[in-house]
Order: sequence, then structure tokens, then C-alpha cells
Amino acid sequence: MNQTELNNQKQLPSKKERHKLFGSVDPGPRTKPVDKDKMADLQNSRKDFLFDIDLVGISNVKHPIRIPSQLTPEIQTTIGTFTFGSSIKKGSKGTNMSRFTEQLDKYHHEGFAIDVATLKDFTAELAGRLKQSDACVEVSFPWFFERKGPYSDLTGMNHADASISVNYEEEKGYDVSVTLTGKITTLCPCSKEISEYSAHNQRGNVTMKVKLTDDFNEQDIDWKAALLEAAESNASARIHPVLKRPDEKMVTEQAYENPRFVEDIVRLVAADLYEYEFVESFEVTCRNEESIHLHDAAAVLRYDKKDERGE
Ligand SMILES: Nc1nc2c(ncn2[C@@H]2O[C@H](COP(=O)(O)OP(=O)(O)OP(=O)(O)O)[C@@H](O)[C@H]2O)c(=O)[nH]1
Repeated sequence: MNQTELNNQKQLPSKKERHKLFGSVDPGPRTKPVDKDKMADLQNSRKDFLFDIDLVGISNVKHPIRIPSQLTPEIQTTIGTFTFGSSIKKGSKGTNMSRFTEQLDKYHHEGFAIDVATLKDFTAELAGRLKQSDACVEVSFPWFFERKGPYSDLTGMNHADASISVNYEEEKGYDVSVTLTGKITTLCPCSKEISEYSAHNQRGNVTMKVKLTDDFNEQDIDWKAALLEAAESNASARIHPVLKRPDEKMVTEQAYENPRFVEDIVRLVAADLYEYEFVESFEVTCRNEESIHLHDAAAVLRYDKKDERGE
């Protein structure tokens, strides 16, 4: 740097002076206690606050998580988005929100793995920590799985959106639901039937929300892989990250040989979920991003196995 450049350099005020320049002021007199024991505790005020609250807690909590998977990669770290909550009675003003993230941090330091058994323990412990008789936890995350080209066997990574929701009530126990949205190819049966050649096809989004049976054991079944298989094995074709020409020819012909409406998809997926012993009830949605329209085609099917048992 030469002398002229040095002379032209700005002489900035100190950081403290700069903050004052932009409006910061000295702290005013402090009159309220800083010791936790002496602070007002509004949340724990007891009075008749008119109504019970069904759910209060925190949502949209982002946190690193570990996911076990029976498909490759078997251990994955990703970002989970959590919701935590519980009910409160009308005699209580508020919940203690810091306790949710306090417990999340405790589990994180113990190597928090996002599986059904661990989330059940988490939810019951949370109810105890909140001094409530119920608590709930929901976590959503992207789940990755390796996929091979059908001819070349070349690998790449696909993903599906997954979530686990656990409700715990001291009297009733646990209620666990899992959800997976997998993507598929569908080829329109109507278009195939009426056209001299070709048929339009689209990307379908299959969402399966499943209530698990009480005896579900994740050591035996990876629910994520099972739900993905229910969606993909009933599609016109699966979706692949890497396709060489021989692969592309295979998936194109396979789709033509297996045309599906959204109605066909929800019914076929429902049949597989019906056969899965770990499924108590389910809702299947198929939403096709139509390639010949700007709108989507959609179908929803709900089924509860308890109804056929007359429960
Ligand atoms: N109940 C309630 N708390 C809020 C709300 N908005 C912010 N807070 C939280 O209040 C929390 C602090 O309250 P508590 O968790 O009860 O803290 P504490 O009393 O020191 O904690 P404990 O010793 O566990 O009882 C902060 O984490 C804020 O996030 C709100 O709308 N309702």
C-alpha cells in the first residue's frame, strides 16, 4: 500500500461508538430480579383460565437427526423438523416451553436415533417433564435410499418424505402414525386405449398415512421401506436417478405394459397396506402432476381394519 492509499484509508470510530452512532443507548436502571428463583413465573400461575387447551407446544423446530434404515445407506444423518406439545388444563396459565428443547438436547447428546421405540420413550418422558398426563411429538425428514438402474445396475440416490407422529396418554398408552410420500411414474390407461400410438404419463405422488399396530417392532420391519415398496411396486414404473439407454427403454416399456389411473394406484396400494400385518388403518392419496394439464389428478382412500372386526 503506498502513501496516497494510506492517507485515503477511513479512520473508523470504535465498534461501541459506531453502535451509538446508529442509535444504541446505555442500559437503563435494572429493577427486576435476575435470579431464576426470584423471577415471576407466569406460566405456572394457577387460576381459572376458562378453557382447557388441547395442544400447546413448539413447532417448526429444526434439528440434526440420525435415521436407521434397512435400505442403503443404513445410517443417515439429516435435518428433522419437530413439533412438540401436550394438553393443559384450565387451571394452568401456560406450558413450560423451554422443557421441549431441553429434552431434545438431552436425547441429542445420547445419540438420538429417530425410530418408533425411541420416540415412544421420548414422548412419555416429555409428559413427565411437563407434569402433564399426555404429550405428543411429530418429526418430518427426508429419507434417502439407493436405487439401481434396472439394466445397468448403476446406482444413485432417491429420497422420500417421511414422518413419525407419537401421541402418549397416561391412561390409554401410545398412538403411533407414520407417513411416507414416494414418487412414481404413471401412464394413463385412457390415453393408451384411445391413441394409435403413445400414451401420456406423469409423476405421481403417493402419500400413505398409516396407524401402526401396538405390537409393531421396527427391528423386524422398516416401515419406510415397506411403504415405499407398496407405492412403487404398484406404479406404472419406478423413478430412477441414473438411467442409461437400455434402462430407459426398460422403464418406458414397463410403464406402457402397466397403465394406471390415480384410482388404480390408491386401490392397489390399499391392497398391499391391507396385507401388511403392522398396519392398523391407513389413508392413501395419489396426486398425479398431469403432463397434459396444468392441474393435478387426485384420489384418496381410507380404511380401518378395526371396522371389519366390528371394534
Ligand atoms: N407458555 C408460553 N411460553 C412462551 C411463549 N412464548 C415464549 N415462551 C417461552 O417461555 C420460555 C421460558 O419459560 P419456561 O420454559 O417456563 O422457563 P422456566 O420456568 O425457567 O423453566 P422450568 O424451570 O423448567 O419451569 C422460553 O423458552 C420462551 O420460549 C408462549 O406463548 N407461551
